[in-house]
Amino acid sequence: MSDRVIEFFFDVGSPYTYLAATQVTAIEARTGVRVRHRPFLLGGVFKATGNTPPAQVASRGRWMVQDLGRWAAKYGVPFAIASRFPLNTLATQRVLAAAERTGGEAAVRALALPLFRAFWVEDRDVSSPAVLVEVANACGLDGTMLVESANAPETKELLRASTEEAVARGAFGAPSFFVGDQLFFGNDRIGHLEDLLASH
Ligand SMILES: N[C@@H](CCC(=O)N[C@@H](CS)C(=O)NCC(=O)O)C(=O)O
Repeated sequence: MSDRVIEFFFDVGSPYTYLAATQVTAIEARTGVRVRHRPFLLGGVFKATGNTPPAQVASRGRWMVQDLGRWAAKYGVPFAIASRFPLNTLATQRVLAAAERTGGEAAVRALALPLFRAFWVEDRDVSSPAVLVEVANACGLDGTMLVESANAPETKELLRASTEEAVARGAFGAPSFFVGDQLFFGNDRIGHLEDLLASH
């Protein structure tokens, strides 16, 4: 593995970010560059930038359902529009920030895709403490401790700081990948990211 890094700012409530999250291992295998999972709060990004969720335009929302289905089929991954979408993911993202604070990137990585799957495949309420505890425990983490730590001031501050950092670096939505100061927005820009890594 190279000593370079791909930073992956993600929020479990974003369907395009779920698609991107299913590709992390393949991206690392193709590029030889490690992906660092960085939970942030997409709602905070929208608020800070004045951006809005794309599905607020009804016709775009209907098209997105088709587009997301096509990407899922292309990747060969299960996907269904979550019945609770759009979800307030503050509790979810704070649990991920708690995992980052207490267990480092390895803990975030262990928890991220199972939480995405719980929401975008199993249609579970990933903002519920009971579901968060169960999913984290199933990953071999201490779910009760993470849900408790989610409300610690240090955890709230970590999530706020990561969100502010992403916005300061130019993020306006999710998924947001960074290679150094270069932003790649969207699951559909993973190819551009890999082109950059191949050219340097
Ligand atoms: N074309 C992008 C779309 C990604 C997207 O729409 N992400 C939403 C959250 S699910 C977002 O943050 N949108 C902000 C925007 O489109 O400005 C992709 O294929 O991933």
